[in-house]
Amino acid sequence: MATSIDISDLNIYYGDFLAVEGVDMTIRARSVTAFIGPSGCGKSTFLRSLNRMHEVIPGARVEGKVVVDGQSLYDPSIDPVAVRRQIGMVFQRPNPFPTMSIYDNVLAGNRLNAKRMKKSEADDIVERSLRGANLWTEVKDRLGKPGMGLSGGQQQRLCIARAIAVEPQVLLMDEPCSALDPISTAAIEDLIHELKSDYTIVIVTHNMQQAARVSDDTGFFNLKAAGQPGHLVEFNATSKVFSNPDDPSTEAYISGRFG
Ligand SMILES: Nc1ncnc2c1ncn2[C@@H]1O[C@H](COP(=O)(O)OP(=O)(O)OP(=O)(O)O)[C@@H](O)[C@H]1O
Repeated sequence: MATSIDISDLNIYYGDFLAVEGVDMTIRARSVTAFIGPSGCGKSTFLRSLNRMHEVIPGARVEGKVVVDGQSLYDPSIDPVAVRRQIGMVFQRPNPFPTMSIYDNVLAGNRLNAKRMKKSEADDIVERSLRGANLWTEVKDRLGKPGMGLSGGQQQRLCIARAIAVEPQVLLMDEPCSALDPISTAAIEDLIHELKSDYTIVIVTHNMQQAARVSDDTGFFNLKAAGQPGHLVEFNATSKVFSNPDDPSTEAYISGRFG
């Protein structure tokens, strides 16, 4: 199910503004890839270009190629809605649907797909997804209660359950722990570790220790100068990036000398 992503010569624009320039990278299947770099260097923009979420902003566009499972995502024949189903996303702030129960939150994506489901099939998806997100035992006795009644960390795991309920190939996570306390953060990090046996995971994080803990590969993005586009400085195994990076600016960033 999981798949690699090949990105070549990708330029990402907001109108006339070139936000990210010339990215080449291969994201490996069944691995965790982290993007790090100073604020404004284009990590989130790049992440959103991987499931065609970038273009929902008026005037936003890309040049170059993103190939998933042999399919070029930006080919005119490709339906962006189908891409977003195949490549799910988890955001910085947990965003369960406030009026829906835990049960209905998990199924929200499946129901958008407009397939009618038997109750037993829906029950199975809810249990499998909540187990997959390490939330089942905490919520199994209150599935009919509102998702908003959960703690922040539980809400984020509910959002991960919702994302995996549609059986995507890739999970994109944009600073998924930045609104969480250390215990909830540890729970999400453990979960990321477990999920990578089934999914290709890409995570943006400001937390260097988190990148070092959870990822197999790390991409360091930077700006050449203020107002210049962001670019990928270095993409390597995480162990190398954090012990013996190729580029002096990577070393400076991870040792806290800028950013
Ligand atoms: N909706 C938008 N319209 C125009 N420009 C935008 C938009 N969103 C982001 N940008 C610009 O694109 C550049 C990259 O922003 P992006 O949010 O991707 O960086 P980032 O590395 O994720 O930053 P942070 O770490 O602060 O979240 C910045 O110059 C930003 O101002």
